[in-house]
Amino acid sequence: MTSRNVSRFWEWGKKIICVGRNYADHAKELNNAVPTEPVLFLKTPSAYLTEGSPILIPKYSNSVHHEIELGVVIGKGGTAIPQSSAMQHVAGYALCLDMTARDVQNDCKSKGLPWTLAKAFNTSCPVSEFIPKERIPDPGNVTIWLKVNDQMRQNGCTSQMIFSIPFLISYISEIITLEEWDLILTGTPKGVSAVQVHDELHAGIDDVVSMTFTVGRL
Ligand SMILES: O=C([O-])CC(=O)C(=O)O
Ligand SMILES: [Mg+2]
Repeated sequence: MTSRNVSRFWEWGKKIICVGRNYADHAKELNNAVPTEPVLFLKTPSAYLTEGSPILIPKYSNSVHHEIELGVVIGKGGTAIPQSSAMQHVAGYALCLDMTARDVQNDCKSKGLPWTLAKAFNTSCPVSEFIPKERIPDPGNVTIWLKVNDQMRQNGCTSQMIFSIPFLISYISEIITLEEWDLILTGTPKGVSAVQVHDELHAGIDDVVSMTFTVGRL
């Protein structure tokens, strides 16, 4: 760990590695097969957004969906990290939104193109404050929830993940070396839906953390 303050991980972070279809109920609601290996894609650090600034729907999309996810902040880098020591590489967590231009993603899927425009646009990764590891003793068994304008839309338990956090750290680090401050988004449970300009998104992890974002348009 360097002397930089991990509580501002989004300022130093290099990679945002996202896992897709890690909850069977969400894979099914979008008519996707339940995966037998993790589905990975990337966002860039320019996607980070912290509370106080609005999520901006890009000009090229008419259907940006919320996806509430548990984020894992890496504290110690490594390559081919064994599952048995994977949790030693975790500094803590953040509640995250994987904002997704669903119309663009559907178009990319039908053309066999990558998801970058759908997933990595500016403001597509709103994050909560940093949550030190000690505050979530069992990250494989917490509830993540999201309300839009006070209506509950997503409410899932991380115990429903198909691939566990230690497995994901090990799997990803075989392919992509993990570095301090990298963030792993672990996938979303069911209930995704489109947001509208002026919506208020309020989300939390049990009683550990909550965050609020509003929606605007570019
Ligand atoms: O776009 C998708 O549905 C894949 C994904 O990110 C997720 O499952 O969290
Ligand atoms: Mg996602």
